Amino acid sequence: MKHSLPFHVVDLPGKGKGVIALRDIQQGELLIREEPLFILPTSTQGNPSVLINRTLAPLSYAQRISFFSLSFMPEDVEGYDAIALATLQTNAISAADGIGIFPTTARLNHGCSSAFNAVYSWRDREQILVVHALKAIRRGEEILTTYTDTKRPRSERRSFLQSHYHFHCSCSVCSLPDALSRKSDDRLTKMSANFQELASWGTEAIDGVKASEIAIGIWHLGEEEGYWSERGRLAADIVHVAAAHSDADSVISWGELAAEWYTYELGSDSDLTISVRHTVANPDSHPAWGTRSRQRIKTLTP
Ligand SMILES: C[S@@+](CC[C@H](N)C(=O)[O-])C[C@H]1O[C@@H](n2cnc3c(N)ncnc32)[C@H](O)[C@@H]1O
Repeated sequence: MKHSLPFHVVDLPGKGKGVIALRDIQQGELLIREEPLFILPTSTQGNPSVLINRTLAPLSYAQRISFFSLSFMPEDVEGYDAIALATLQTNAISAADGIGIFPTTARLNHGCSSAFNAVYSWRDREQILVVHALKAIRRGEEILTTYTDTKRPRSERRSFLQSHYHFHCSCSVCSLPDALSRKSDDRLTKMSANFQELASWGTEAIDGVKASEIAIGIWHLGEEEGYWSERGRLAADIVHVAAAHSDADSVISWGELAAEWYTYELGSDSDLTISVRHTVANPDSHPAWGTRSRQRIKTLTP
């Protein structure tokens, strides 16, 4: 049976092309599974145009058409080399040890914080990019991903997107009235600071209980903001903390959350989802088990 895509690519005023859902899409659905047209190393010495030309040379005619039909910014760039470079900069995605071009995923426009509803992830073992619906998406809605860490204030997000992608972001979060925008900025800045503090468990600057309290705080801020990305990793981090402090109940509780949110963001068949499911079934098999003093780690649902 032929599988038809749940979206189509259309022209969108002020955005070039974009991707619109053709039917209601469920949270966690696989939207795109795509091989790279090519992958380039991130750090290169010498002239980038030489490297791009060397990369494009072995591509078939159809593959080259696919690359050069992608959009590029700024629009007034002229000349083959400059257009190739701008096309790469506008569309490349981190993949493997470098950056890759994925022609279907490249049509996804950007949204900040609560505005993006799809997440892409590179699978090293399969050498493939997958895109999943982070949220349920209604028919007719635009499918948006995020180009950057948007846990920062609107002014910073906008200036990054302007300088790197040459557009002024007017997503639903950037378009909030000032008072609401300030509240959103406060939440996002706090989430970011809390993630940093959480990382200090690694150097024993905070204990496991404090780490779990911070994670619960981040979760609630994310709920208020509508920022659901990174929940799988957040929960998996507390699985690690709980295992280190030998708290099996907490490993299971956070592990079930991690499996659920990894499934939405990365797919039920991703390595991280499979690994955390294994930990839920065998808490003391976690490599960090018992490496810190015993503690009762807090859970999201008591
Ligand atoms: C990876 S491409 C996305 C697809 C592109 N719109 C197209 O026509 O192929 C990135 C470029 O799309 C445009 N873009 C992405 N998100 C946007 C947004 N939220 N608002 C306006 N333009 C956006 C910018 O020009 C950006 O440099």
